Order: sequence, then structure tokens, then C-alpha cells
Amino acid sequence: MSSPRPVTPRRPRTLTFITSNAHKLAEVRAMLGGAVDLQSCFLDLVEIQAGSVQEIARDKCRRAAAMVNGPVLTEDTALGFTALGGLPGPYIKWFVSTLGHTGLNNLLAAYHDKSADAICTFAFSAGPGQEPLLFQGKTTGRIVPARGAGTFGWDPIFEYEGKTYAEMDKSEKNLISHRYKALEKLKAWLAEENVASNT
Ligand SMILES: O=c1nc[nH]c2c1ncn2[C@H]1C[C@H](O)[C@@H](COP(=O)(O)OP(=O)(O)OP(=O)(O)O)O1
Ligand SMILES: [Mg+2]
Repeated sequence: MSSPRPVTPRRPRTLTFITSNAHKLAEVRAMLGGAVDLQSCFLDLVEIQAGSVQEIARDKCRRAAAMVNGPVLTEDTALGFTALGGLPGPYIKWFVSTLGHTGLNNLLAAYHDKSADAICTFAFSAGPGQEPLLFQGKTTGRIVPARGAGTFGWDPIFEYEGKTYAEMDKSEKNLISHRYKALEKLKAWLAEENVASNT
């Protein structure tokens, strides 16, 4: 007996974005424009330890949907160093707060390859019990000694095409960033009534 096909949720008119990060919220607001009525809720949700970013993102979104009891958007950002097999990945938050920008550079001192992938995963759930849809974007750059005035996480040490995220104007970052690419997929989905699958 085959299991029933998952029902793709209809696009919401109002979305509640649950995040504890004001920088993320500001970027998402700037990039979404009028595509959707974005409400925000400042909460630091539990994030599990798991083998994949997708699994972590889905779990967080399910928790958020249960809390809000309605349509909800969450986001997870990972920063994976190629030379370290993708670590720190989803655990970058704890690495940046513990080691700082210099410490993160030092992690790569023994390696020639300084490249890193910034990966953004948005997760949308239509409500409690509704399986989250994922929208992912990736920007590849390199880890460099801190440059620029940015105050957002690892922006000063992530260089893309000669400039760190922190050296870019917000509008410039928002045209090439991992978050921009993921949000474009979310926006495309919001613009359609029915989409079979997203990742
Ligand atoms: O574009 C970015 N540029 C620089 N730093 C960034 C960026 N995006 C996230 N970050 C930092 C924030 C946190 O230290 C870690 C991701 O962890 P992550 O759990 O996704 O973020 P969070 O806990 O701050 O907010 P949330 O409540 O939405 O989970 O990387
Ligand atoms: Mg978090």
C-alpha cells in the first residue's frame, strides 16, 4: 500500500518569521519587500544536533509551528569550511562566539584551501503537524582576516569576489548572499499557488 502524497500547503498571505537575530530579520524584510505580510517573533528556538542542515532546519520549523499554531517561517545559517569537510557548518554560531574572527581564521592556518560555503535554509510550515518545506541558497567565498565595519556574525571574515560581506553595502550583500538566493526560491514559491516540491 502506498502512502498518501503529502499535500503542498497553499501560499500564506501572512508569515510569522521566528528568529532571535535582528540582522537576519532586517535582511529578510529588505529582500521580501511587499511579497508577503511578514510578522516577526523574537524567540531563540531549540536547535538539535544532527547530521544534516535540512534535518536541523525541519526540526526547528516544526517547533515554531507548534508554538505559533499557524504558518511559520524559520531560517538556519551554516558556514562550512571546505578544508574541514564542511565544519563548523550549522554549529558556526558557537564557533564564532567562542573563537571570534581570529580564531576562525586560525582553524584554517594549516590548510591552503580557505574556501567556505555560506548556506541559508528557510523552512516554512503551514502549521502544527504540517511538514516543513525547505528553500536553500548557497554562496561560496573564502575566510580572510576581518575587514569591514559589519557587526553581523562572521560578515567581516567571509570574502566574496574581493569584498567581505562586511565591506559591502547592505543592498550589495542582499544581491549575492546565501540568504538572498534562498529567499528567491521562497518568493518564487509564494508567487505560485501550487508547487510540487522545494529544496
Ligand atoms: O549573513 C550572515 N552573515 C554573518 N553572520 C551570519 C549570517 N547569517 C547568520 N549569521 C550568524 C548568526 C549565528 O551566529 C550563526 C547562524 O546561526 P543561526 O542559528 O542560524 O542564527 P541565530 O541563532 O543567530 O538566529 P535564529 O534564532 O534565527 O536561529 O551565523
Ligand atoms: Mg539559532
